[in-house]
Amino acid sequence: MTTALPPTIRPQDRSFLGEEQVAVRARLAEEVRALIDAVVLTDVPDAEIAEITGQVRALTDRLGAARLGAAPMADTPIDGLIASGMSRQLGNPVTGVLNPVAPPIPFEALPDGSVRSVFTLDEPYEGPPGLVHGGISAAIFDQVLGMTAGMSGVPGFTATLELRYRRPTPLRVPLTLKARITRREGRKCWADGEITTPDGRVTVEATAMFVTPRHLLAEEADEAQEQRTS
Ligand SMILES: CCCCCCCCCCCCCC(=O)SCCNC(=O)CCNC(=O)[C@H](O)C(C)(C)COP(=O)(O)OP(=O)(O)OC[C@H]1O[C@@H](n2cnc3c(N)ncnc32)[C@H](O)[C@@H]1OP(=O)(O)O
Repeated sequence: MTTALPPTIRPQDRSFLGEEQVAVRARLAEEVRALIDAVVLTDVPDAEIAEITGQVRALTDRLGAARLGAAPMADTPIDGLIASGMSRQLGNPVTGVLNPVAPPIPFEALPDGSVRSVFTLDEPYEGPPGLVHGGISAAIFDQVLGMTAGMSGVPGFTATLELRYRRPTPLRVPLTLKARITRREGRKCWADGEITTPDGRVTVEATAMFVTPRHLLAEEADEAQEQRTS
């Protein structure tokens, strides 16, 4: 029986962008990221804000004149991210270079199989005053630990994610997230990691378990069968 995912979520049904297309759109996303920061922090007069609001609406209409049905993928892995399917997911809210909501978080695979990610978060990611929002830390761990699991050969969905917030995580300083696989068992994979400040203090620790969904394995088996019979 075919257990195919809806077309909009199957990577093979997405639009794939070449390097230059990604670069052009990534520059747009970078500007919009700066715009988000400016919107959060602006103190220009209200009349000017009202005028700018109209201009932003007009830009939204121009961009929306031609729309894809789902976020595109990159033809090739993005610099600074590992060569996994997710590294090419351009609209991802944590790593997606085309998503202005994404910081975006880079991802570096180390020779020992662990990963490292160095990033700085500013005002749009604020939770308690001057500090990183706990849900933002959770999203970053979810993605980075998930990619670490994928890199180890067990790509999957998050089944569990537990965080321990040891100390407040500051905005506007370079943070380092390190992650590693601790256990693998069939289609289940466990990873853990921690975020540290430049002085080496751990602010958040996380442990997660990822499961390769049964329906994805079934879909892969269906595709292999189709290839054999065609
Ligand atoms: C592959 C695609 C992605 C590739 C990209 C790589 C990069 C990724 C980056 C990702 C970053 C972002 C990531 C995101 O944001 S992922 C988005 C957030 N997560 C989800 O939406 C997941 C929703 N849940 C499901 O889809 C299914 O329940 C899953 C797929 C998890 C399992 O449904 P499936 O029908 O396939 O499996 P099964 O029921 O036969 O169970 C199998 C085994 O697993 C054990 N179990 C299951 N659930 C739990 C649980 N909650 N706690 C403890 N254990 C659990 C279960 O007991 C059994 O163990 P055992 O009895 O065999 O011992």
